[in-house]
Amino acid sequence: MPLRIATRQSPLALWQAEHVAARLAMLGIETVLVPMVSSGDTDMRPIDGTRQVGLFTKRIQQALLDDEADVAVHSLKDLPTEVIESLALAAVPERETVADCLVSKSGIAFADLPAEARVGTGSRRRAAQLLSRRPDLQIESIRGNVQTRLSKLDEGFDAVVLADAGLVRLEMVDLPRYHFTMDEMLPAPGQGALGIEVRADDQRSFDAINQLNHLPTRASVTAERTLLSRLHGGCLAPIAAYANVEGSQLKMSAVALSPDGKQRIDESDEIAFKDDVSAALELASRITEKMISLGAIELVREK
Ligand SMILES: NCc1[nH]cc(CCC(=O)O)c1CC(=O)O
Repeated sequence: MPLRIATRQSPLALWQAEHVAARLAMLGIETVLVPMVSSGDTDMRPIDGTRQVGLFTKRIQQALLDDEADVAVHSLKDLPTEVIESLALAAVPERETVADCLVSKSGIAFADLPAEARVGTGSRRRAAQLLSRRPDLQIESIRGNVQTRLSKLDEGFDAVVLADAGLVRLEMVDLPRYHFTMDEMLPAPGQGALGIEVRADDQRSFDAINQLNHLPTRASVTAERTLLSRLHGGCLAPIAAYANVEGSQLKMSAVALSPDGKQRIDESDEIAFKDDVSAALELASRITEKMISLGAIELVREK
């Protein structure tokens, strides 16, 4: 019996599911894709506090719970941090590209955007960070898949902000784009990584998928997601974090912002890393406690 991989039908989701299928094929594991329709793909209202987290991930999780499929492939940043007892995160494969990009007709750098430039993003996390560094910018909410968001460049926008990972996966690397530095824009927790779930009682699928797990990436995203959940963030809050393993150290930088970007709390720290996730939990706790003592929970809750 081939492993059944549930996937949404957006080009990005299909790429990710096919990528996992190809990696499993190299390990001699047969798969079949099971396409699903998700409300996140058809709902074009702006993402704001009135919409639920987990929009993109619930439908394929349900497919696992209903035994319509064995494996769910998510963009990890879309996967809520709340644990579902009957599912297990069997693998986080190696993360290749994590930054956000400023996409424009000319590839202009963030620092060179003209005064009051119009920049499109649907994300409060990105909007708050843009405004924090450049209060003059006109941030306008945009929604839809990558292609839809790029079409805004023909409608008077100077630039739009997108995850580099999505552009690379969709082979849109010829687009003029500027990679934000981590000081200009920290990514969403889990950005650029995949998260692959199986049913918690399905040992066969777990063992197959777990071969794709990459420990340094797993530790990094565990630190990022632990911080997000302790700050009661949810995937829509203006909280950003980036962790990575450099040599023997696990390092993380994080920021919490007021939605208007006028206030921000930045913290970074590092810890010795020995191929497990306990260091990640410790690092996340340290940074989170500092940020909470500085008022981060109240800050991100502001409307
Ligand atoms: N929220 C939508 C979404 N979910 C995952 C990606 C890109 C891939 C990734 O960041 O892992 C995107 C598009 C974007 O943010 O530009």
